[in-house]
Amino acid sequence: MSSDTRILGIEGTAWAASAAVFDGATDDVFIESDAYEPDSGGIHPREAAEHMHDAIPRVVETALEHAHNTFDGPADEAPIDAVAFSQGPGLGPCLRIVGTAARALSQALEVPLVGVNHMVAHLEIGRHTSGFDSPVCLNASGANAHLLAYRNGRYRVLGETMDTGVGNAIDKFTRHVGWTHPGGPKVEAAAEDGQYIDLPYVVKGMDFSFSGIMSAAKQAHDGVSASSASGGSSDERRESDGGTPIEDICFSLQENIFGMLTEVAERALSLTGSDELVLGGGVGQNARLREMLEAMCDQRGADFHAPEPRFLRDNAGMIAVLGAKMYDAGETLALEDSRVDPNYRPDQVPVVWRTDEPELAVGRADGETQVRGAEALVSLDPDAGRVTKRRESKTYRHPELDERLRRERTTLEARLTSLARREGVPTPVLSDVDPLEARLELEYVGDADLRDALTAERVRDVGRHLARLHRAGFVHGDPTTRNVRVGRHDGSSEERSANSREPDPNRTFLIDFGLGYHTDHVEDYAMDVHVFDQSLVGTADDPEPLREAVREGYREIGEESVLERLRDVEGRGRYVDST
Ligand SMILES: C[C@@H](O)[C@H](NC(=O)OP(=O)(O)OC[C@H]1O[C@@H](n2cnc3c(N)ncnc32)[C@H](O)[C@@H]1O)C(=O)O
Ligand SMILES: Nc1ncnc2c1ncn2[C@@H]1O[C@H](COP(=O)(O)OP(=O)(O)OP(=O)(O)O)[C@@H](O)[C@H]1O
Ligand SMILES: [Fe+2]
Repeated sequence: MSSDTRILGIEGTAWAASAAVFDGATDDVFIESDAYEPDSGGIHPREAAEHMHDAIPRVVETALEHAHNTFDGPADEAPIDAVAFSQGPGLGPCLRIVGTAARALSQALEVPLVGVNHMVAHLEIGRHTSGFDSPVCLNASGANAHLLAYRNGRYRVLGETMDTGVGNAIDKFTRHVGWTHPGGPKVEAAAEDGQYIDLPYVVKGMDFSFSGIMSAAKQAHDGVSASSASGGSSDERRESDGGTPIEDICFSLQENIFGMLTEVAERALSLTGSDELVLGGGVGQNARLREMLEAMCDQRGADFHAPEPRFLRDNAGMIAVLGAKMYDAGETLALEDSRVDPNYRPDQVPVVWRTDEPELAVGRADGETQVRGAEALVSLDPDAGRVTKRRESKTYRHPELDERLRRERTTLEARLTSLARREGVPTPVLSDVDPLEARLELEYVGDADLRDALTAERVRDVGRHLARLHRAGFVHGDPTTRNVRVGRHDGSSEERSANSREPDPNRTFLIDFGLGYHTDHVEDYAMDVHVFDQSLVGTADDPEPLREAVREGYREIGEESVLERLRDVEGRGRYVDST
């Protein structure tokens, strides 16, 4: 869709005081920005707000001048159709200054206001510049990190950080070693001379967390002598007794953190059936992250797009571009609804500007004998009742990390698949394991993936299964609607005759235990249910009754305290400020 709409956008959620003019007729985006650069430490909300106070009027004036200069309409008409502004998420004091400026400008020019969600803008700019129809989006910014996909009128959060945003995690590390804000580019530069060291790697379904790896990185650094913590510019490798060179830490941080982001992006592609990925957010300026995402997409035959850097870091261009789409769809704001929201979630936004576009088609064709999951190539032989699963080497991952993950996960999958079965949870019988080749041979189970056969009754059954695993002291780690098989098909004929009754068509089997682990933490159990929840949100049109059904099933067997903790978990991963 193209239009002649002209929008002035204003951005100022944290560090970038920015104004832009988008011209729908020419697709031209003019951006004027003024960055806040803290003298020391991270972003101070009060200082950032002072910066907005000074800089917003200046950048708006420059943008407005550009709007006048490029306007060929009547002299008594406003040179733009509307003023769009970042309504959230972001730092409250900064957002309020932006809101006030936007309201004043819309009143002075007598044009409407459009309130834009900053995170949706990070996503939409990539969709706009790529021309992709329905991509999965990885937002890798300072205060956030999440995967979004469009479904049924909303951008659904398929996965997100369980603690800090990815940029903030990196910035906290660089602050710890005494480097100035922002740390991302400095880590990227230092990583060029680094070698791989082992650091934690944590993904849970499509969620992930950075706290473990960041504290390990700080500890590794603290083993380094004080003289070596001076900066990232020196060429000599700085090492002391038992210490780790900062270059190696930076290199490995990038390999693991971006490896995690790339892995969850691949999971999201696999789960939604999409073959398009766009990147958004300031960390997207990192060349290694882009390289990994590109390699991952190449390997699975998907298309990848990253907007140019001026559209990745915070900027008002993306606010103006999305503002135009919203304006064209009639999404303007009354003054009384123009309040800013520091915790504005992307999935709160009704996506009214995309009604004509197709939703993702999912499902496996009948008779297919090879399936590409997010991790593995799976060869299916339903007639022989057998499946061969091989975790492929990922070209985007560092070879050491790649080997470690494939071996560990294969071993775990074998062990936990059998253990679950002993706990009364239907799983495929294992006939062979080869950890070195990352290969498993399993019984073929079910007639369909739960994703393609969702009912409340089946989902309730999964709730019971998860509770059984948790009661036995371990988690599945990746319970998605693609990791549950449904139906009668059960290769183990001995068991069938032993039970001497027809298998239940609603029977559900859990597969793919590679991300599972032993734990007695309520938090881990709650996360397990949360991961399943998010996959329901990503694959069902009306997820609410299904989410309720999981809880009902869980309650029959599991502990109420897990469901209580789940409510806590759901409240997290929200906007965390950068101080
Ligand atoms: C809510 C909003 O205020 C916030 N914006 C934000 O965080 O600014 P953004 O421009 O998207 O990202 C800034 C982050 O991006 C990181 N960054 C910049 N260049 C980088 C690079 N080359 N490698 C890694 N990180 C980089 C910085 O270290 C910083 O943490 C957000 O979108 O989460
Ligand atoms: N034992 C099995 N019986 C029947 N189908 C299976 C079996 N194992 C796997 N499949 C099919 O293959 C698909 C991918 O398998 P699996 O989830 O184990 O691979 P993966 O690469 O780990 O996938 P992902 O990481 O995307 O969940 C499943 O969604 C399912 O359709
Ligand atoms: Fe941002």
